Amino acid sequence: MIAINDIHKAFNKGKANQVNAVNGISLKITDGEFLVIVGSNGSGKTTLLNLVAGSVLPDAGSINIDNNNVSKLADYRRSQWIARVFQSPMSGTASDLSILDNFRLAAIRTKHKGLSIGINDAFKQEVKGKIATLGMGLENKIDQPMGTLSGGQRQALTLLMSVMDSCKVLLLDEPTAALDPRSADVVMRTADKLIADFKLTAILITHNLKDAFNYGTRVIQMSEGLVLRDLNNKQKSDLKQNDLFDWFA
Ligand SMILES: Nc1ncnc2c1ncn2[C@@H]1O[C@H](COP(=O)(O)OP(=O)(O)OP(=O)(O)O)[C@@H](O)[C@H]1O
Repeated sequence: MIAINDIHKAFNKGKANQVNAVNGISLKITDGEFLVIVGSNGSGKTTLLNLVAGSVLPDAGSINIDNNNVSKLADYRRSQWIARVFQSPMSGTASDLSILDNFRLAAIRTKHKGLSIGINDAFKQEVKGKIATLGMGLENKIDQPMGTLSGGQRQALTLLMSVMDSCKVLLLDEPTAALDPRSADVVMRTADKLIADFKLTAILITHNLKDAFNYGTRVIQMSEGLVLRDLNNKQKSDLKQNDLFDWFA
């Protein structure tokens, strides 16, 4: 459970150009929930995600993850709970290293779910098996440098690496924004499958209203640093796709 309690974050505090990016938000995100956040540019979505991740610290309010008050913890100290995938496929992996070596690094960095650490053939076979579940044929390219892959392939592998961590929470900040529609589709389906398989609690920020409609078990709309709408799974499944577009009319 992620419990966000009356969280506030302002930038340029006390100056003429002060922005109240997050303006008193309270949310409880239960285990296994897949929350989608939509909202206009500048409505505070990324700041809220940064507050959960710890890359931005709040001015007031608190954030608890599994009853641990993490409000003042830096992001690297929250990584035991949280994995994050960014917009750019270039983030999170080393371009010059092979796919296999990227998995080795990831396995050394943290304790991976269902993946032993090693340089032997058994490790290689394990990685191949995990990658095969993506259905992209990348298991035959594990000696290829990461930098030679397409953005979509790379983003799918980044997702896989991050969720194999011991994390319980996956933060997705517009993970498909830089991808063509077909790759974006593969990455979203991969994310959805991995969230279900690893029973993760997930938060997705997206400007793609089709994705907001198709994925997730709850959707919120942010506006001016506040939550304007908050729909549970039942209310979300009763939505028609056009309803989401109408929110922005
Ligand atoms: N580091 C910062 N310094 C100053 N202002 C900031 C900073 N980060 C965010 N802001 C401001 O806070 C407000 C909310 O920004 P945020 O990035 O959270 O919005 P967003 O909803 O994610 O927008 P977008 O959809 O464009 O990514 C904006 O007005 C933004 O300019």
